[in-house]
Amino acid sequence: ISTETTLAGYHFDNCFMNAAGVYCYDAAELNQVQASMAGTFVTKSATVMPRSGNPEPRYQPTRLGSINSMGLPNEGLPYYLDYVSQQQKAVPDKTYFQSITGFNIEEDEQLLAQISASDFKGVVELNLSCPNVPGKPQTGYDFEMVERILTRVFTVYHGPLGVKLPPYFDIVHFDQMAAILNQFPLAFVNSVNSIGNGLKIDVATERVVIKPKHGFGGIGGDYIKPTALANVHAFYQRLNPAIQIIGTGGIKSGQDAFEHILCGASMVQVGTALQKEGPIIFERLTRELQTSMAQKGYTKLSDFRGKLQYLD
Ligand SMILES: O=C(O)c1[nH]c(=O)[nH]c(=O)c1Cl
Repeated sequence: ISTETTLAGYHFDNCFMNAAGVYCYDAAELNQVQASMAGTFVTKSATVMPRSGNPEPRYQPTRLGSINSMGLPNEGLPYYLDYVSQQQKAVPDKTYFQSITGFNIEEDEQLLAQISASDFKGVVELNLSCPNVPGKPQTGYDFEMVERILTRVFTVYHGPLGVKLPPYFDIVHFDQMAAILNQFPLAFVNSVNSIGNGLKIDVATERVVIKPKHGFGGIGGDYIKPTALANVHAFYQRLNPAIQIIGTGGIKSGQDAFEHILCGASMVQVGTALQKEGPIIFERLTRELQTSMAQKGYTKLSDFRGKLQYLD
């Protein structure tokens, strides 16, 4: 029973990987995902300049998931390009993901130019959905801006590239975003990023649990799985089949991954549960997914990918 997959024309021995932001800040963390059963890794979203991010505490696990307002802390794109370049030489038969995010179109172009000028041979994940930089709106909710960014991006960059989207909650928004995304030769769409600006409260102290933004932060974990599955399936139904789907959100078991793939995902990313359990989680997730598949007589992901049935 195989959990291998293909994305952007590349083969991956396993369909599981980390979600950007989790276990991918530096070489110490990335080495652990690289050494795990994950099929590959994606780096922390890189910006033009290194960033220290928001004041701590800025991440809190909760009983059902997590809340974070990291504020895009990262070592800057050159750091990650160097790391990936090393991994391309050390473990050449794997393809890696570089996440990037600019604060405007010019920065997006600058980041992509840096990637083009490097020996990077992997897949770019353009993050359009960071909810935690005060004053920076989530680009993914500004449809005209998304269209302008993608028009510029595909004019200047010609390697495999996908976008990380925020969750949408309105059928008309799925229609409108899909109409925009279908205009571009995207390798994939990754749904979903955290549900932005949630609030977790410590009732004993009557205080919020993270410092930035009066305690407002992106929500991950069990809370977001129904929304994640809906976004994966909505785009799977609407997008040109050449644009694959990466499913992210609420995956903490093999069954959760099965559900994302049934909704149409070709790759699944793990955030909150990876943060809690560490990269060893990929062994359990892979085993559990294989068990779910075996119980249903499936031997490969394409046996059931996108085959969610309706009641009509
Ligand atoms: O605060 C963050 O760094 C962050 N946190 C998230 O939950 N999603 C993102 O895309 C980013 Cl960039």
